[in-house]
Amino acid sequence: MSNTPLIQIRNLSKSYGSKLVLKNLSLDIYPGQVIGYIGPNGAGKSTTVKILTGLIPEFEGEVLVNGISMQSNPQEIKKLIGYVPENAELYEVLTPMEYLDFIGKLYNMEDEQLHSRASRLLTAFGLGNNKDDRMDTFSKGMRQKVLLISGIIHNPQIIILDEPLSGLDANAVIMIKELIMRLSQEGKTIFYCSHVMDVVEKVSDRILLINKGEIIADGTFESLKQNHADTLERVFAKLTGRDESDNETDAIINAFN
Ligand SMILES: Nc1ncnc2c1ncn2[C@@H]1O[C@H](COP(=O)(O)OP(=O)(O)OP(=O)(O)O)[C@@H](O)[C@H]1O
Repeated sequence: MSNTPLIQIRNLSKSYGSKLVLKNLSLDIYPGQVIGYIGPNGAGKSTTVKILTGLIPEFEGEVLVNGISMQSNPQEIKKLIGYVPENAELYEVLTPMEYLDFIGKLYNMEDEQLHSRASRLLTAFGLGNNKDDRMDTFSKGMRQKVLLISGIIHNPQIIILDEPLSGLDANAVIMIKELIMRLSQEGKTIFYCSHVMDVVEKVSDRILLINKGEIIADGTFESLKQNHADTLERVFAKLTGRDESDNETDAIINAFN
């Protein structure tokens, strides 16, 4: 692993109106790392990701990707990144081939390479027989697979996945886990946001836990286990303040009485 960080985040803060949602974050991410980015609802994960992908241009602090400043040259950075958002709109009247053609052209891919790669990826994801069907007939998981393909089609150096397993069946989840590990072996840097703790535990070589806009844990799963609790779920609960004695479910059931 190289000693030069691929992504450098320095004193990053972000507010929406008067609400401060990222508080002075500083992070170095190295080439080939698989980062599992976890945290409670509303902690600031998607906001971080949207800043890293150039979707939120206004923030305080500095973000450098491959030495390029996000403030001054977001277009150059976007070429290096593949992003699979949490809630993306697919153009459902299109077929997967048409959609991937559209996405690949945004990345200036050449026709021949684009078509052959789109076709091979669709087949690898089990959608070979559906590649010319309109996506409005697709199940949630099939759409999610097309989205995943659209995030890697240009062979980016950095892959950012925001809850990529949503809607996928158990076989597809295994496939994505393996894919993340293979992509990392190929030298890709992966930034993976998820609430699915057992998957994060398995695929990440570094876990970042964000709570209320601050990174409160940063390390391998082994080191988090040693310092806090035996499963990532328990580490999460312990560090984000959910007490085992919390009785939310009682309160929910009592609300009916
Ligand atoms: N466009 C916006 N305008 C105002 N507030 C926002 C906006 N987007 C996010 N927020 C607020 O910023 C905070 C962080 O949101 P963010 O979406 O980054 O959280 P998250 O960690 O991704 O949560 P989840 O796990 O629920 O997806 C939340 O309090 C949210 O209400």
